[in-house]
Amino acid sequence: MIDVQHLTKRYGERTVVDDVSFTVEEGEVLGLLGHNGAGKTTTVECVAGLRSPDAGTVRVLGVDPVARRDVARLGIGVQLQQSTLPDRMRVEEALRLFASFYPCPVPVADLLESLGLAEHRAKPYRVLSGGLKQRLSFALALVGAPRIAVLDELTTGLDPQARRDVWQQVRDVVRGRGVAVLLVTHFMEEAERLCDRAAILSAGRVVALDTPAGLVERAAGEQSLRFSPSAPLDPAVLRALPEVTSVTETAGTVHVAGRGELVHAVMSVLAREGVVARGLRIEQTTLDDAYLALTGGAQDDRADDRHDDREGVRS
Ligand SMILES: Nc1ncnc2c1ncn2[C@@H]1O[C@H](COP(=O)(O)OP(=O)(O)OP(=O)(O)O)[C@@H](O)[C@H]1O
Repeated sequence: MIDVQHLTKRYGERTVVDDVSFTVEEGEVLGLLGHNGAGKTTTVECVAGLRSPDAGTVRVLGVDPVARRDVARLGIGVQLQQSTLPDRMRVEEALRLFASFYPCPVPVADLLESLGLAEHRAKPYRVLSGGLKQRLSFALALVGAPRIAVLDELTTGLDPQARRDVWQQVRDVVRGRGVAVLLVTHFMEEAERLCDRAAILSAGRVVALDTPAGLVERAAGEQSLRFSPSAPLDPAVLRALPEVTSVTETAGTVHVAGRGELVHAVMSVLAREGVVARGLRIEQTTLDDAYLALTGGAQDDRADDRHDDREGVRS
């Protein structure tokens, strides 16, 4: 459904998307993760046909979305970060207007119902809460019954419950209609719960692309244990284990980091030494840790130097 190969995009001298490749299949949700300024929005704008690549190729539904605006416009539902509507336009009115642009739109009444907008149908845009605006912009992205949905920070600004509701709606759309979703997110939990695979972008490059579990595993390697030994313990006996990479002790708590069968190895030594591990905690690597490890914790937007010379980007 989406095939991006060696995509490169420059603004002036600066390369902000650098040799990026990925694909998204029917019924798949691919996440794009990365720090501010990593190049996520520029990438999805190229996929949506709103920007032309400087190098590489983008194919959606088998065609170049810039050259074939007609295919891209009908086949891709786009929800961009900064979309807005006229203040006085009402929810249902906006949906009916957008539906009129497409040959086979989703029935507006169904969308209002399934996205929980029915009771807000008569409200003008200006009085909608942030959550309702997000839901409406998601509905507008779907009204044309697209085969691909490009969603840029769909749940930013939503409270935890509203975020979960929107996740469920994305799942329903993916399951129900086999839509391919390209999702930009800053939320690791969102990536973990919603994405089949996620690409981590750093300074315009894909530094990892895998399932959320695969990303964790790849960065992980390291696990750690914390406990208070019931009797004095010589850290050297733990350091001698091949699984252990470091042993530190703070205020009576021992922290052991390492790889492989770390828990088993440490527990065997403790048993041999006759020491009980009180208050034992085993810390698993999370997607957050993986993200920081894979991006080196760096910030991409070193300077706040975004010039607003966007090429007529529409939402
Ligand atoms: N029209 C533009 N002209 C010049 N530079 C731009 C333009 N649009 C974006 N940039 C710069 O390109 C880099 C990548 O921006 P982009 O919006 O793609 O990143 P992002 O990963 O989506 O960031 P965020 O998470 O903050 O939305 C940033 O440094 C940004 O300042």
